[in-house]
Amino acid sequence: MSSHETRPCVPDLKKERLKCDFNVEELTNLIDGGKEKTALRRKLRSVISSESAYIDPIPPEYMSHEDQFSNELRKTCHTAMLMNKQNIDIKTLQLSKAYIGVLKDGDPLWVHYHVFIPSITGQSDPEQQKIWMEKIRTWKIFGTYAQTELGHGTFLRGLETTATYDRETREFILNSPTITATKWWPGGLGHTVNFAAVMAQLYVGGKCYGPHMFMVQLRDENTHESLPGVTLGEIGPRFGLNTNGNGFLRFDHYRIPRRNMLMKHAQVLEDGTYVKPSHSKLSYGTMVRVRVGIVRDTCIQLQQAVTIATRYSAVRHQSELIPGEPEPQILDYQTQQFKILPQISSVFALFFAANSVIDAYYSVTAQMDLGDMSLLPELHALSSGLKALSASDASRGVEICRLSCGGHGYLASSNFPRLYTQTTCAITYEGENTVLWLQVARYIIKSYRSAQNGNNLKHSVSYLSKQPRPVRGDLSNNGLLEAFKAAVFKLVSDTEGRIQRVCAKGQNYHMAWNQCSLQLLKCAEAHTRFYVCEQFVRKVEMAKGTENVKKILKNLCRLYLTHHVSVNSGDFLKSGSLSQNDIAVLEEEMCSLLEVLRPQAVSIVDAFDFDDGQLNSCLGCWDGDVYQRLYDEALKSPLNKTDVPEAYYKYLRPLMQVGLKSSL
Ligand SMILES: CCCCCCCCCC/C=C\CCCCCCC/C=C/C(=O)SCCNC(=O)CCNC(=O)[C@H](O)C(C)(C)COP(=O)(O)OP(=O)(O)OC[C@H]1O[C@@H](n2cnc3c(N)ncnc32)[C@H](O)[C@@H]1OP(=O)(O)O
Ligand SMILES: Cc1cc2nc3c(=O)[nH]c(=O)nc-3n(C[C@H](O)[C@H](O)[C@H](O)COP(=O)(O)OP(=O)(O)OC[C@H]3O[C@@H](n4cnc5c(N)ncnc54)[C@H](O)[C@@H]3O)c2cc1C
Repeated sequence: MSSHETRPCVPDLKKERLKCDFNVEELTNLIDGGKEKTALRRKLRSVISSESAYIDPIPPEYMSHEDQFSNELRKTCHTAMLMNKQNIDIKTLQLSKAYIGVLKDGDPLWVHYHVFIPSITGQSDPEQQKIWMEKIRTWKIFGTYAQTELGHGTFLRGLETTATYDRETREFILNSPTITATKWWPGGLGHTVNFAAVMAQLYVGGKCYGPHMFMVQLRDENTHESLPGVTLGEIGPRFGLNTNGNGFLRFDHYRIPRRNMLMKHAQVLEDGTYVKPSHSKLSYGTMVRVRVGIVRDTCIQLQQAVTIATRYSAVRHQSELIPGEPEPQILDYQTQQFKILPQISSVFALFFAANSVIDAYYSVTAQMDLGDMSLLPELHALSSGLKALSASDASRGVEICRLSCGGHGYLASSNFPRLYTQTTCAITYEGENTVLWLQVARYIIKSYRSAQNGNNLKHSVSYLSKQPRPVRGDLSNNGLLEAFKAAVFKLVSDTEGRIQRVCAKGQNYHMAWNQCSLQLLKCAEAHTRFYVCEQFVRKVEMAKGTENVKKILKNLCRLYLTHHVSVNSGDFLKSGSLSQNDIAVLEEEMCSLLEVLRPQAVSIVDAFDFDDGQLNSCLGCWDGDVYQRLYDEALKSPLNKTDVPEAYYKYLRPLMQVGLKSSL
C-alpha cells in the first residue's frame, strides 16, 4: 500500500482509497523504474521540499513580468548552488519528477542544461569540448540554442544568419542581414545566458554549405553586458512559460575565431577547405535528442493533470443520477469516466513509448559513434512521430481534464492553465507537429516504395512489406495489433496510390505531395499510434509483479486499444480488418472497462506520487479539502486587501455620480 495511506483525507477520498485492490507502492516503483529509483526520487524531493528558498513570496500570478522572471532566476540559481553542495548532478534533478513544482512558469536555464550542453557534447570535437565544458562546469558559461529566426523556425535551409569564413584572419563573421534574420525564441537568450550555440549558414569562398553550428560569446563574462556587434533582448509576454527568458539576437558583422565552429562532424580548415560530415543531417542531432525527451516530459505533465481531475471528480458531487437520491460523486457518471480514464491509460501508453524511444536513442547513437548511420532515418521518424503524438495527446488530455472539472478547472488555482500552456507549446517547439508528421510520412512512403521494389525494411516499418491479413474476429490484443497493421497498410497504400494518380495527371511530385498531405498526416499518426499500442501490449506482457498490478496494467492497455480503435473505427472498417460487429463489441468492452477501472482510479493516480506542493492545485490536493482551499486562495487576491478598491473611487464612483441622462 502507498506510504501516504494513513494521512487524513475527506471521507470521499478515504472511501476511494479503501477500494484499492492493488499495491500502490508497487505501481509507483514500476513508473519510477524500480524501488531504488523511487527511493532516490523521494530523497531528492525531501531535499527540495525542505528549502525555504523555493517558497514564492506571493503567488507568481500577482507579480509583474519582471518580478516573475527574477523570482524564477533566483530559484534556478539557488538550485545550482544547492546541488553543488549536495554533490548531485543538476541535470538529473531537473529531469526527475522531484523537481516538479519548484519553477512555476519556466526555467531561464532549462535550455542551457538540456539543449545547449547536449549541443556542445554532441557537436564539438574533443579538444573544443575540453575547453568549453570546463567553463560550463565552473559556471563561467551559460548558453542557449539559437536556431529559430523571426522569418524561419521550421525550414532550416531558409535561415538567414550568415557565418562567412575570413581566411586572412581565420575568423567567421556572423551577420544578420535582414530583420527576418533576427534570432527569436531561444530560452534564456533575453537576459540570462552569456553564450549561444548559433545555427548559421556557412559561407566559405563565396559558397554556401548550409546550416552549421557556432559557439558564440554574447555577453561579457564579468559585467554581463552585451558585446559590441551583438544586440540582445527579451521577446515579451507569451501564452505561457513567461519566465523562460525567451530572447532575440542580432549580429552586426561580429567576428569569432575559426575554432568556434562546432567541428565534431564538419570542419573548415585554416585554408578554407570544407570537410563535410558523414551524414548531412548530423548537425540536427540535438533536436532528435530533445524530441525523445519531450515524450517523457509530456507524459509527466499528463500525470499531473489526471491526478488533479481524478481526485476532484471523487470529491465533487453534482446533480442526481437516480431521482431523489443524494448527489453522486461526478466520477460515477459514465461520461466523466470517459473523460478521465482514457487519459490515465494514455499516461501509461506514453510512459512505455518514452522508455522504448529513449532506449532506441541510446542504441542508435552508440552505433553512430562507431560510424554506422544506417539507423538514423528510422530514429528521426520515430522520435518525430512520438514527439508529435505525445505533445498533441498530452495537451488534448490536459484540456479534457480541465474541462472535466467544470468552472473550478478554469481558475489559476486549479493549476490547469499553467499545465496546459506548458504542454501545448510542445506541439510547436522542437519541430512544429504537422511538419514532423510530414517527416514521418516521408519515411513511411519511402519505406513502402522500397518494399514494393523488393527491399527489406527496418523493424518499425517492416509490416509495410506486404498486405497484413488479420484473422477475422480475433479481438485479442495481438488480433487488434494485426488489425492496426492492416488499417495503416491500407492508409499508406491508398495514399501512395493517390500521389501516383495525381502525378499521372501531370502534376509534379511536390505539388502532388501537398495535395495528399491530409492523408499523409493520417498515415503518420496511424503508424505512430500503432507503434505506441504495440509497445504498450508488449511491455505489459513482460511486466513483472503481483497479479493485481498486472491486472490494472492489462485493463489500462485494453482501454487504450479499444478507445483508439473506436476513435478511428472508419480506418479499420475501410481496411476490412474489423467488422461493424467487431467495433460494436469493442466499444461495449470499452464501456465495461470504464466501470472496472473506476474504483481503482484514485489509487492509480496516487501511484504517480506527486505531493501537494508539486500539483499546486486546490482541486488535486491529497486530502480533498477542495472548497476551503479554493476560498483561502481567493483571499490572496490583492483586490481583496481592501473592501473598496481604489479603482472604484477613480472610475466607478464618478460614473455613478453623473447618472444616466437618457432613458434607454
Ligand atoms: C535522450 C533522453 C534525454 C533527453 C533529455 C531532454 C529532455 C527534454 C524534455 C523537454 C521538456 C520540457 C521543456 C520545457 C522548456 C522549454 C524549452 C523549449 C526548447 C525548445 C527548443 C527549440 O525549439 S530549438 C528549435 C527546434 N527547431 C526545429 O525543430 C526545426 C524543425 N525543422 C527541422 O527539423 C527540419 O528542417 C525539417 C525536419 C523540417 C526538414 O529539414 P530540411 O533541411 O528541409 O530537410 P528535408 O529536405 O525536408 O529532408 C532532407 C532529409 O533529411 C531528413 N532529416 C531531416 N531532419 C533530420 C534529422 N533531424 N535527422 C535525420 N534526418 C533528418 C529528412 O527526413 C530527409 O530525408 P530523406 O531521406 O531525404 O527523405
Ligand atoms: C515556448 C517555445 C520555446 C522555444 N524555444 C526555442 C529555443 O530555445 N531555440 C530555438 O531556436 N527555437 C525555439 N523555439 C522556436 C520553435 O522551435 C519554433 O517556433 C518551431 O520550430 C516552429 O517554427 P515556426 O515558429 O517558424 O513555425 P512555422 O513553421 O512558421 O509554422 C506556422 C504554420 O505553418 C505550417 N508549416 C510550416 N512549414 C510547413 C510545411 N513544410 N508543410 C506544411 N505546413 C507547414 C505549420 O504546420 C504551422 O501550422 C521555441 C518556441 C516556443 C513556442
